[in-house]
Amino acid sequence: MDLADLGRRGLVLLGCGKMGSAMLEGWLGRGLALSAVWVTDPRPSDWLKSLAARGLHLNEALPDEPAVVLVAVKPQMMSEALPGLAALGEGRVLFLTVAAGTPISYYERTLGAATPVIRAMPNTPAAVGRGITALVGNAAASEAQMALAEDLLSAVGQVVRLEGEHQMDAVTAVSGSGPAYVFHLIEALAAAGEAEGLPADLAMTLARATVTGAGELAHRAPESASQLRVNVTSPGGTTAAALGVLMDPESGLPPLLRRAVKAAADRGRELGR
Ligand SMILES: NC(=O)C1=CN([C@@H]2O[C@H](COP(=O)(O)OP(=O)(O)OC[C@H]3O[C@@H](n4cnc5c(N)ncnc54)[C@H](OP(=O)(O)O)[C@@H]3O)[C@@H](O)[C@H]2O)C=CC1
Ligand SMILES: O=C(O)[C@@H]1CCC=N1
Repeated sequence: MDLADLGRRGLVLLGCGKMGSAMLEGWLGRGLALSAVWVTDPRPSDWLKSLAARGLHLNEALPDEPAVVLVAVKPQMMSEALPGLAALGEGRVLFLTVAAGTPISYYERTLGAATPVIRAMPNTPAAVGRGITALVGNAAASEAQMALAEDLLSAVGQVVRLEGEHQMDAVTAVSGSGPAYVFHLIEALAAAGEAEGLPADLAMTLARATVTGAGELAHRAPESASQLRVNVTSPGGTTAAALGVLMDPESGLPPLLRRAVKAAADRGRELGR
């Protein structure tokens, strides 16, 4: 990541809760100076307060022309939080927003149509450099600004560019919300282990290590996810018995996830109205 421009002009975070903090943690880990970061958040966490004691600007007046404003408030708070930054619109300041649902047109209306806006959908594994972020920019966002956003976000994981904003609600439902589905898988697997007679702490240790280990294998191995599944499945064995339940086209995981992902995408569309 080229931190020079950010270091000179500053990075502003509007809202720094779970997602803003996950990204900030990743950037600080990659060498971004605390003195280059301005955070505006009405109830900052103890972590942010401890960073402020070491040089981060917390709820202070903002620089005149920061390189990037990262908008990480909830969509429901947007109309309260964003208008206060209208003075930074229509200029050289890039607005990078991670809010689910809120369309680019909303930022253009609030900040001015000539404001460079990039809408991004990251996820919380950004905190450990293993996020994935999808991006789409408006007409005012230059290729250099798209590249800057890509640089910034690739410091905390993979980055993909979207064909258009119409893909964003589906992306949100798959990778933005997706880590929660995986964490719930850990909970559900541990609960199932308990139901089979294991002590709770052992069941949780097994479930957590299994999901993270399988995730790491899927990350590193050249094989497809299907092949990795086949590699676990001895013919006529235990895995095949479980997959008979999980892969049932009527009652298994595919129709369940289809419903879950649709519910998330529908909610994204609703938040955008
Ligand atoms: N969490 C995730 O995994 C992901 C979240 N997102 C998006 O990121 C955004 C933030 O989500 P998340 O981090 O989960 O939510 P959080 O509630 O944890 O963070 C939002 C932060 O903004 C603060 N805030 C509220 N009002 C204002 C204001 N007027 N000015 C500045 N800050 C304000 C909140 O303070 P307070 O708590 O006191 O209200 C809070 O600290 C959302 O738009 C969400 O769609 C995108 C991808 C993944
Ligand atoms: O739950 C949400 O609305 C946000 C967007 C994606 C993940 N968290």
